[in-house]
This record gives sequence, C-alpha cells and structure tokens, in this order.
Amino acid sequence: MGWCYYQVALGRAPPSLMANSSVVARAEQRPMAPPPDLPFDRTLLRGGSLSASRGRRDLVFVVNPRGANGKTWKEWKKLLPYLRSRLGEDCNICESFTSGPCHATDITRESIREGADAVIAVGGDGTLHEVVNGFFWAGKPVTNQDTATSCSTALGLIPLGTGSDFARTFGWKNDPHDAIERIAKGQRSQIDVGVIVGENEHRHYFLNVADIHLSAKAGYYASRYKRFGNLCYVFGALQAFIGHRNQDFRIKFADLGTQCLSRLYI
Ligand SMILES: Nc1ncnc2c1ncn2[C@@H]1O[C@H](COP(=O)(O)OP(=O)(O)OP(=O)(O)O)[C@@H](O)[C@H]1O
Repeated sequence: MGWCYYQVALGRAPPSLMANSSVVARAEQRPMAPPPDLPFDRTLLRGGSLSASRGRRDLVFVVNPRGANGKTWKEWKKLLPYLRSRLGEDCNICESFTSGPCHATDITRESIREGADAVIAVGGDGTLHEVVNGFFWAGKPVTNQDTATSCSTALGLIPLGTGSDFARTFGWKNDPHDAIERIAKGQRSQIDVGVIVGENEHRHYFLNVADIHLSAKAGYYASRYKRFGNLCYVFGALQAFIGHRNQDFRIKFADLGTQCLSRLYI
C-alpha cells in the first residue's frame, strides 16, 4: 500500500508540511525546564484581577519566552511599550509567561473561567495550539465561572514564532504591530475548530492543520533545530525522510456536532 501520510485540514487553511500543530509531534515532546531568569507572572492564578475593573477589556497575553529559540521573549520586551500605549487606555493588560509545554493551555482555561475578554497567544504555532486547546475541557468549551457563558472569550495571536504558519495562512504580514492593531480595533471573526479524538478518547483541537506520520515527524524533528530559524523545517523534513517507512492507517471521520467556534481577532 502506497500512502501512509494523511492530513486533515479544516477552516481556510491549506494543508502544509511546515506547520507544527501535529498531534504526534506534540505527544512526543518532552518538558523542558523553565528559564531561570524570567519573571513568571501568576497574576491570573492568584485570582481576582480579571474581574476587578469591568468596562475595560481584560486581555491576557500568554507569552512563550522560549519561542523562536528565545527571540519571542526579546521581541515581546521590545513590543510591550507600544502595546501598552496602543491598548492600555481601553484594556487591562495581563502578561502571563509559560514555564514549559502545555502551560499555555492551563493559563488559557483559568483566564476564560475568570472572565477574560480575550486570550492572546504570543509566540509561534505551538503556543497558539496550546492556547486553542485551553478553550476546551472534557470535550466542551470552557465557560466563564460567573456567567456560565461560553464563546465570549476571543482567541488572539501575536505571531512571534519561528514558522508562524497560521498567520501566513491567513495572509497576515506576520507583523506584530498589525496584530496589535487588530486587537485594538476589536476585529473578530469566527473560525472552525477541528478535533482529533485519540484511542484513549483524549481530544486534540486544532485550527489550520493537523499532521499525521511523516509530516508530524518533520515537525517533531524541526523542534530540535529552532536555532536555525525557518531552516529548522527543512532539516526536520530531511531527518523525517531518512529511514521513513510508509504505513497503512485507518482514519475515521465522525460528525461530532458543531463545536463552539472560538472567535479570532483577524
Ligand atoms: N517556558 C518554556 N520552556 C520551554 N518550552 C516551552 C516553554 N513554553 C512553551 N514551550 C513550548 O515551546 C513550543 C514551541 O513554541 P512556539 O510555537 O511558540 O515557538 P516556535 O516553535 O519557535 O514557533 P513555530 O511553531 O511557529 O515554528 C510550544 O509548543 C511549547 O510547548
């Protein structure tokens, strides 16, 4: 049997070998130690801060300090004064730094429960993927604990990662200033969310692309070469090809009903 490589793509994005929102790659990633020298703002986790001043939008920025081999952190520091001046008048800005893989998912869930108006991923596709997964819990959208409403929290992105395939897919310039402008204007639109249910019933939500097997392996290996910038995906793809064997897969497409569509600043 020839092919063993499948991609499932929902929304407006074409499948891309370069995207790293792969289920396989993510499952295989090992946690890394948090950077010792970075402040970790746990404002949200202390509670209370988000509901303190209604009338202003509460924006939670989930920053991956290790994104793009540490470049995300440097760029974010440079961007912050502009972001504060552009958004600070109308919005409460909360920064939350991730301490390792999957932390962005926890921060997002907590932010939504506390009533954040938007959770904005700052980093690459991996960080965005984790934030998207924070919008759901046990197969359902996470809700605001006070109002029990879902879908009121918007998803946002300031693309500061290595590949930033998602932003490119949407035709964005990959310019963080553009992203801030979208947030300032409060431009929202709906986006489909795909879900993959594994054998253990664990759900992985995704936006632009989900990769299986060869393409997922390429994403996994690419993460070892992030210090080379975008070239990491070339190295990752080459390494994935070496010794690659096609395999048969059985994939079931099920109608799981319409998931609550997250809203995206676009
Ligand atoms: N503090 C941290 N230390 C180490 N790894 C982290 C930390 N926080 C998040 N991560 C992991 O880093 C991974 C990659 O981050 P991210 O996607 O932001 O950057 P990137 O890989 O450079 O960009 P792209 O995915 O667009 O190529 C995430 O999937 C996440 O699991």
